Amino acid sequence: MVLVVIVAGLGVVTLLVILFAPHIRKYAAGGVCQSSAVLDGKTVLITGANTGIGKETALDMAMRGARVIMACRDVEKGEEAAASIRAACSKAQVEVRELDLADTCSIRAFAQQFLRDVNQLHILINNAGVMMCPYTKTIDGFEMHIGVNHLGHFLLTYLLIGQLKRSAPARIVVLSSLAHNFGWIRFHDLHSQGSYNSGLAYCQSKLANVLFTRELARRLKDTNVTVNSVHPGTVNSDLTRHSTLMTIFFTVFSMFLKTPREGAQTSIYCAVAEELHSISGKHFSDCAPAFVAPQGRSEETARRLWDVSCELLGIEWD
Ligand SMILES: NC(=O)c1ccc[n+]([C@@H]2O[C@H](COP(=O)([O-])OP(=O)(O)OC[C@H]3O[C@@H](n4cnc5c(N)ncnc54)[C@H](O)[C@@H]3O)[C@@H](O)[C@H]2O)c1
Repeated sequence: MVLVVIVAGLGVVTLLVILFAPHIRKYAAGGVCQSSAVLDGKTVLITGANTGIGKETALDMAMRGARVIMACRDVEKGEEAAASIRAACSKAQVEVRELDLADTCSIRAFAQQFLRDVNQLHILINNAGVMMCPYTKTIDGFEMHIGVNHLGHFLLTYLLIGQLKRSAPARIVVLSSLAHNFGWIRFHDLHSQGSYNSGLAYCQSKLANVLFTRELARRLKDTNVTVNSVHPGTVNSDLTRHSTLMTIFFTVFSMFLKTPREGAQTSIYCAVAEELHSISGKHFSDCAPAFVAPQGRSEETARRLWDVSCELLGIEWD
């Protein structure tokens, strides 16, 4: 009897999903960037642009006429992605450069070369990220999530901020996540040496992205360089590669998830939408302002995180 009820229940659920599939897909897809902004003569730098949301963002920027620099850890994979972008858009000006955000020497070398070869930078998209990896450290001894997702991008932005100011109006887009709601900054154990939970480490790094965005926006006031953070939605990408459970979840519920192209829409919106030209320090999702958890609105935490980040990276950034 119980078995019959379970089978009948599953049958009804399957039927409902099939019936409502188009509506579910439409809802999952979320907002679309409506801007027709042209980026001829503009330079865009995207980290982690060889896959997922970053690759789709790179394609969109290239189609708008921008010179797109794809900063990738794996140059070979980056070149494959660049080739597929060129195949989709014959006028695409895309180039791949090596950048490992888990290594401050690589970040410094990348920035040095970039500043030598590229005169202007109009849009910086801090897109790269890792999620739920086993406990590992970056070359410099930072826990991987906080090291790559926050500190790596913090240093990169610091090294390129002069170029962005000289190229203004310019924009910075920081890929955060809804997951920031579940994070808190563990100043007493930022690198999870005492205890480690990969989910919480990810959430902490995404909260750090939101706090960095707010504090940077405050410091960039009147420079004509704006910065906003983004939750791209729940996107069917390779981000879950370190977690079998999450990979299974994402596979089973793929119909309810965004494609990478749909997931790229809010990054694109924050990078080009005309109505955002003076908006800074905000958080967006589905191409609209989004909720920020109280811990993401704390000016005190943002300033403290800024100081701690500078100290860890050995830089002075006023
Ligand atoms: N997929 C989602 O559901 C989701 C949800 C919320 C936020 N995000 C955020 O969106 C961003 C893009 O994620 P995605 O879904 O496209 O995932 P993805 O795994 O497809 O892309 C991540 C990119 O980051 C790069 N990367 C990782 N470590 C790096 C390092 N040390 N140096 C340089 N590059 C490195 C990867 O090579 C890859 O190109 C991430 O910051 C992620 O946290 C994704």
